[in-house]
Amino acid sequence: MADQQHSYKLIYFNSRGRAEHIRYIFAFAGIDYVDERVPKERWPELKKCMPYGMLPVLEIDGKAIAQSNAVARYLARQHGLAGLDEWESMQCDVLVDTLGDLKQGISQYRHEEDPFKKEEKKAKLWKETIPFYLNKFEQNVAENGGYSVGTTTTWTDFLFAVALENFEQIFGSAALENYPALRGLKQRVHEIPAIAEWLGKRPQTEF
Ligand SMILES: N[C@@H](CCC(=O)N[C@@H](CS)C(=O)NCC(=O)O)C(=O)O
Repeated sequence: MADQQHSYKLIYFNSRGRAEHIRYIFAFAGIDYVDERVPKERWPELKKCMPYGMLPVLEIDGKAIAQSNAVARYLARQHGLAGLDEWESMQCDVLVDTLGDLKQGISQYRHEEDPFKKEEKKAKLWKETIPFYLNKFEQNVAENGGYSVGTTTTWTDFLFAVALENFEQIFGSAALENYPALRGLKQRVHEIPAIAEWLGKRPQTEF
């Protein structure tokens, strides 16, 4: 473990969800933390104590900090995962927010209950939204030689690796067939020794 000055408790549900890229950062940086997974039945009570009534929350020396990407960005900056300069750090933020836009579209499709509207949303995703974003991401990663930003590993790579794993799980493993650079990015992240170790021991959850 790294020589660390703070104590960390990451509070989330028993899933990868919005916390997994933070767990990757902790693994990569060798930071010791408590990975607290709140059972659903405890949530209504605990919700009242959380800064904005949602998870994940990171407790840093007992102080509760909300918002997954604010937490990830903070940790990434401290551990050399936010690019080589302010420009790259901004590029990380641009990709994180853009990936968020795509994930929102996919989430709306997944949570649609009307079967007709669900099919409509799926068709639009596959015809327009997914190729629009993935082609741009693919080109960007190919130009950067396998990195989402610059020439070094960033927290954005971790967010992509997590999102692409979910993407293949939702749409099937052939879904990334036309995106070799994105598949390569995911594989490279998964092969980083500290991440591979985390993948081997993390709790198995649906998402
Ligand atoms: N923008 C927030 C969103 C957090 C969020 O939507 N959390 C969900 C789980 S992924 C949650 O806490 N749901 C339970 C609830 O709202 O009661 C973040 O990224 O941290």
